[in-house]
Amino acid sequence: QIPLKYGASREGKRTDAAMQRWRENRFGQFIHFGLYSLAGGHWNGKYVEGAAEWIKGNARISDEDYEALTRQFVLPEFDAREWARIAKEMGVKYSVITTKHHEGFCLWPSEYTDYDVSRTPFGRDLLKEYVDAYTQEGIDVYFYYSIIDWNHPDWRSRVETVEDSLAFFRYCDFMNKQITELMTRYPEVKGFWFDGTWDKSVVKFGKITWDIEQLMHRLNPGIICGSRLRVDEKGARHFDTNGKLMGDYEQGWERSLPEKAPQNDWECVMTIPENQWGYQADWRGHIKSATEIIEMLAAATSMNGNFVLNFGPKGDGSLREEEKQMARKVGKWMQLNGEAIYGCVQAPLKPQKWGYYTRHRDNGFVYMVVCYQPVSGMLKVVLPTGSVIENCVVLGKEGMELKPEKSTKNEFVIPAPEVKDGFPYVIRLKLKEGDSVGNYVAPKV
Ligand SMILES: Cc1ccc([C@@H]2N[C@@H](C)[C@@H](O)[C@H]2O)cc1
Repeated sequence: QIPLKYGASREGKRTDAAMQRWRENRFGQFIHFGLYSLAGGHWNGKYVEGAAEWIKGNARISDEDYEALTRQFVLPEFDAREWARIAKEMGVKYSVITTKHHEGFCLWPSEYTDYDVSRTPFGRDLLKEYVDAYTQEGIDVYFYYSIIDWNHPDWRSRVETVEDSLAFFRYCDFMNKQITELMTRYPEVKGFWFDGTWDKSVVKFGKITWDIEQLMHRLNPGIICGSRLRVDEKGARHFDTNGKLMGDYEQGWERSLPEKAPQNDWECVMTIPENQWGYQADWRGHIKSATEIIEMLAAATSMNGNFVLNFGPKGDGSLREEEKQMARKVGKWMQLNGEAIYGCVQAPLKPQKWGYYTRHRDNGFVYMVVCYQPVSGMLKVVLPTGSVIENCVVLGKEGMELKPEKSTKNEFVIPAPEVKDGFPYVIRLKLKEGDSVGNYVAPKV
């Protein structure tokens, strides 16, 4: 352990109510919306390779031509209440919106730049409308904020000269003012999702990220912030030089899931296409189905993690058809099976090949989210010795009780129900272990 001044400011999982709520939410939505949404991954009528929200660099667009997009920012179809209604229908409990992506354009009328909605024909405080609409639907709001800012004259990706450092520290002052502005104008915000902390300038001056963390906690002690913000004074990111997680959860799971449950709280953010966050009119490659998304959500829950699905609204402010379809299908599944996700954690049972176990924090049930139907038609369940399956039903088909058969001293097989709708199904187990029924706490396996 080497002494650090700007390493992890806290150790171990947070136990306060705000963080507990973040955990119980489990399922979230990401919204990537900005000037890049107007381009839709195309420039001069041509498809542009790469992530659509990076089109400025990918298509080598000049500052002047890119800035002209502000004049097209009209959003005739924008209705935050429609976005919120669809998020509610999908069953998300929180939503993260790009208040400012790397392009530097702000979705709120900032006092510290005019590169924001107030300079567009749309002209309204989009962020306020989003916060109000989602809060109305009971969905917690979180703000994505990019440290990288391609528009701001003082942003530096590296600091090599005195002039660079003067500019960079002016930029840090600008950032602190914007973060303060976001937390005071929109006090409903539950947390921040920082991005763009990999450049040499931030890695060299890790203390600026410590300062941001301190600033946020002074303004709202319950604020939640992932590990991607943080760099310690030795340049270590996410985990400080002593290997301690910085921030409240592991924020490194971008378009990927861990193989096994991390020790810390963690969150995966996922795109529907292979790698498009901002609106790309022409999705190419594999487009994930609702079934695949549900599998990932169940996998994340089974490993004590959160899962956030990205939407990239169109340049007119509407949501694309594929995303509305996704919301409908996933939402229908969540209506029936959400009790296996919301408020659930890893079940301390031996993982099986048919899918994922989850355990509800309070109701004592164990859930089997069956994603991979066995050809044998038999679902294997291994329980701690002496356990008894007292009740075993399929969610949505509670009347149809399944009959587990004991196959060895602590192994059961459950005849798999015939389910042909192309979605995972959930079996709810009520386990009796020795003398405690219901709030079953399996011993460590
Ligand atoms: C290499 C890389 C840089 C930035 C990103 C940003 N993080 C995601 C959450 C999106 O905002 C993407 O633009 C992704 C990959």
